Amino acid sequence: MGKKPTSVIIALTGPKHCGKTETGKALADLSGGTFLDLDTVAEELSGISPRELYKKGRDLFQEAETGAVSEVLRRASEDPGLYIIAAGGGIIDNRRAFETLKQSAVLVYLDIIEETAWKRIEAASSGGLPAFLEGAENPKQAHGELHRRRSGLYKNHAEITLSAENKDPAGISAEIWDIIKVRYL
Ligand SMILES: Nc1ncnc2c1ncn2[C@@H]1O[C@H](COP(=O)(O)OP(=O)(O)O)[C@@H](O)[C@H]1O
Ligand SMILES: O=C(O)C1=C[C@@H](OP(=O)(O)O)[C@@H](O)[C@H](O)C1
Ligand SMILES: [Mg+2]
Repeated sequence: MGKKPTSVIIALTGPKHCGKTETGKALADLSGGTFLDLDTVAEELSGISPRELYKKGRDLFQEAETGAVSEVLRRASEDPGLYIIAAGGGIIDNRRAFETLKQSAVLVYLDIIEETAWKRIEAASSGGLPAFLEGAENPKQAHGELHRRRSGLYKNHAEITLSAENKDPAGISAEIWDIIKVRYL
């Protein structure tokens, strides 16, 4: 009897706006893998957008995020193949979700400097600041502290670290794919 095939799960991690979602889509196009964004899956499961969920309370958001990780792993187990997962920038602060993801996925950390992330947040700020910065006395400073702390943790946990600075998502995904092909497939 042959061994049951198992999925290869690649999870893109890093702080908000390092490009996890865009790079994940590009990597799925390049590799033929299935793309799943944890924020999208959390919204599918809860019926509420991550932003609205976060506004109702961080605990509620994290519960939905943990549910999304379980759901993604369930799908990957039922239908073996290559999966590209984009995590949310705050998953490192959701211990249960992060540990569960780490047990099953190859963690890739996309590294950008805080100034780049902040510029992207400002560029998108017509819809308001991200929920986790709303109410901060100095949002730029609060963002910088969060970005630096989370970046250090993501880097420590990742199997692959890549600079995502001054590169487009297609270029970053090509670099990731070159490593994945050799090491994990
Ligand atoms: N490599 C990149 N270069 C320039 N802009 C990018 C890049 N990746 C993402 N962006 C832009 O940054 C913003 C956040 O991207 P997104 O992929 O949603 O990041 P994340 O999922 O990490 O929060 C979007 O406006 C997106 O178009
Ligand atoms: O940094 C964070 O705390 C969050 C980042 C968001 O995802 P992206 O990093 O994909 O924007 C989303 O999960 C939620 O708003 C919380
Ligand atoms: Mg995203």
